[in-house]
Amino acid sequence: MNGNPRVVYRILDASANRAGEGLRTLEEYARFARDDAEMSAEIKSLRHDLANLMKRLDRDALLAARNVRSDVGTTIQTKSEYQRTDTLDVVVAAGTRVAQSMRCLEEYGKILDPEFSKGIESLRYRVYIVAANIERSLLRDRGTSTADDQSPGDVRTGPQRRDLLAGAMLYALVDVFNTAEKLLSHCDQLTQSGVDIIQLRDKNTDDRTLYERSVVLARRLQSTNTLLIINDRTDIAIAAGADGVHLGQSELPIREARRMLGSDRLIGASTHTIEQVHRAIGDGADYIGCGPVFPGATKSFDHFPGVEFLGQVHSSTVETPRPAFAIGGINEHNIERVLDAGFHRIAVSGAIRDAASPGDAAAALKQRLLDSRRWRAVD
Ligand SMILES: Cc1ncc(COP(=O)(O)OP(=O)(O)O)c(N)n1
Ligand SMILES: Cc1nc(C(=O)O)sc1CCOP(=O)(O)O
Ligand SMILES: [Mg+2]
Repeated sequence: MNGNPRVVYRILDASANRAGEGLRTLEEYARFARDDAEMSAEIKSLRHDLANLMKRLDRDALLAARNVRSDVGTTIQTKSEYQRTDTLDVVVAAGTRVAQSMRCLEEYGKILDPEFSKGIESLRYRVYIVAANIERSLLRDRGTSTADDQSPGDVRTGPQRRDLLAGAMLYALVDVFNTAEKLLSHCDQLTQSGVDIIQLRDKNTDDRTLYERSVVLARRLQSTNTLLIINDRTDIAIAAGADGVHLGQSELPIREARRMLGSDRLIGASTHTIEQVHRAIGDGADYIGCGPVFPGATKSFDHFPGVEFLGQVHSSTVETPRPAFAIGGINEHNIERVLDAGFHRIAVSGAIRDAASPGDAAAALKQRLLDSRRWRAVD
């Protein structure tokens, strides 16, 4: 490690203290102002998980680096710092402080211990969800929240969705299943196996069923780091509080969908030619699907752009990088050809759906992607 390790330890020590204090502030509110046992327990768990992660670092080095006397921050004061009109202000300030401190821990932690940093990243997403839930409950109490007329799954903010998208590698397309329980059980397996994005895609169901499944799945995924995308239907994505919509070349134009969705939700676009890639990015797609790569059981095609198309996309989007997911017949037997083309994100349906154990199949694909990313030093 280059540079002065003492500085890194000092920053990590201060950030950890700030995060812990902010979490305690949130916990006191959840416990004493809301009597909310579940929320209190989650925040307490966050504090303990943070403390456990900090044990990965050299405690002595952290303490030796602490130097409050010469901390210029103790004398820099802003007017608003000492102004809090009510508990909402206190909670919002605490939530912001915790999220910012987590980000510092995550970024500077990469210098000392990447695994520490990954652990902090997971905590950070949990903080976003807890802080949003607390703030929304307060706004509801004040009667100023639009939360009641907001979609049931509206918990994540635009930046949080884009954060999750940026790190997404494994994207699973699922159908609505015969019952909501079966869908949720299947998706629980996928989220626990590391699936980063779930797309609800079903060409054989009615709007009402697609909406109802979308609502329950949006709620279930709120407490995970998995995004929910609805295939084709911008209206249902909004109504159900999903994280976004996926649009093919024959669906609503991206710009029109953006007008309806706003900038806080994600739009994915299917692409089969390099021209479509550039147009989708130009139209503001947040990510693209690129395929079909290989023949598969889910959807039939007359033409397969194949891995050559992936190579074209990889080399032509260096200047305008957008998360790009290879799709079409991808499985454990041909994924290496996708990785060799420069892709490290895949979208699959059959490889997980038709597996004896969908969870195991998803976990194996995710591990291949992670291993490849490590070996190929993808940024
Ligand atoms: C991630 C992802 N990529 C491509 C597609 C295909 O979308 P589309 O071309 O609209 O075809 P249908 O899925 O609607 O049959 C996708 N759904 N997801
Ligand atoms: C829905 C879809 N769209 C594709 C495209 O290339 O746009 S390929 C595809 C099928 C994806 O399922 P499987 O992983 O089972 O092949
Ligand atoms: Mg479509």
